[in-house]
Amino acid sequence: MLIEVKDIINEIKAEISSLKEKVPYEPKLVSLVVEPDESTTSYLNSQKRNAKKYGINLEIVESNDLINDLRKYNEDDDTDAIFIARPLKKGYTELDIAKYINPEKDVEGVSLHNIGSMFYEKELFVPCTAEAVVKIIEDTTDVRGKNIVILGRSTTVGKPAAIMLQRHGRDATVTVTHTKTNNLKEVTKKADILVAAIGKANFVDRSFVKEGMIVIDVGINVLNGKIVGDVDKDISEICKLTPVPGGVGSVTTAILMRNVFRAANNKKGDL
Ligand SMILES: NC(=O)C1=CN([C@@H]2O[C@H](COP(=O)(O)OP(=O)(O)OC[C@H]3O[C@@H](n4cnc5c(N)ncnc54)[C@H](OP(=O)(O)O)[C@@H]3O)[C@@H](O)[C@H]2O)C=CC1
Ligand SMILES: Nc1nc(=O)c2c([nH]1)NC[C@@H]1CN(c3ccc(C(=O)N[C@@H](CCC(=O)O)C(=O)O)cc3)C=[N+]21
Repeated sequence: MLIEVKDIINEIKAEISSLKEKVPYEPKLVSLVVEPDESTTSYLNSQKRNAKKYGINLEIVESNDLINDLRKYNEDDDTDAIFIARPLKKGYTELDIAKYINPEKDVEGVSLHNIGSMFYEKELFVPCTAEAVVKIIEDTTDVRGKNIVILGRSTTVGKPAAIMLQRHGRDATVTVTHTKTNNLKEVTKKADILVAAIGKANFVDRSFVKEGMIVIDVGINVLNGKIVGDVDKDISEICKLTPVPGGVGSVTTAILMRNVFRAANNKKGDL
């Protein structure tokens, strides 16, 4: 069975509409791109479509000098929000971004300030995909006490999702797996909820799951020109599965758009 995300997107749309009333201009999002892969291109397409839909002034910048560009847009009063696409080029680390990006414009919640705040259970801006995963799980089932296994430990998905799901008030029991995890399938089959965020097309098949499991497919892979997830669609015959496209990705983009309006509204408060 496929998990529907339209209610979640409608909730996010409603918040954007109320924020739009307080932000009397088209907020500006700068998306810095260093080394676009196919999934980044897919995200930028989604950002373009949604920026037009919600009335956001999106500028996509191919950046050859990331730190200087960050400094420039950090200080540019007309820029309300900054997004830096991963993967990064060699020579740059995610820690560089975390240190240099202005936390008030950090609409993906990757700065030391916002990540640190999330760690202490105060969620300001948090990585949009991690928030999308949490929202979908909370909309699908009661999280408290559930065994959640996350495939992947990246800084924008696996790691933040794990921290957010075990936070007081959500109270899941979280296992994070990666390429060095032993007996992966034994671990995944113990889950009530499985989150796949590894970047390997159709990697998760029936041998990883058991009947009735909730499976959140974060993967965005291009296979023979089509977008597919990390999970084989067939498992929707025995599990509840988020679709790709039309699942986590569409919620992620809506959250990013909402965060742009939040950043503009917060800034207005400074005026
Ligand atoms: N839908 C959306 O909104 C978004 C989708 N994505 C997609 O999600 C996927 C993951 O992206 P991202 O989080 O950036 O991932 P990264 O490529 O940064 O990291 C992949 C993670 O998966 C782990 N991994 C890889 N292979 C295996 C395996 N066989 N078993 C267990 N773990 C494995 C890696 O382990 P190790 O650490 O040991 O290398 C690593 O932690 C990609 O397809 C990406 O396009 C990403 C962001 C948002
Ligand atoms: N710092 C950073 N953060 C990210 O979150 C990030 C990133 N870098 N690099 C690339 C990946 C990939 N990613 C996608 C998010 C949404 C869609 C999305 O909206 N997909 C639509 C389909 C889009 C289409 O049709 O092209 C859907 O799934 O319904 C796609 C891809 C975020 N990423």
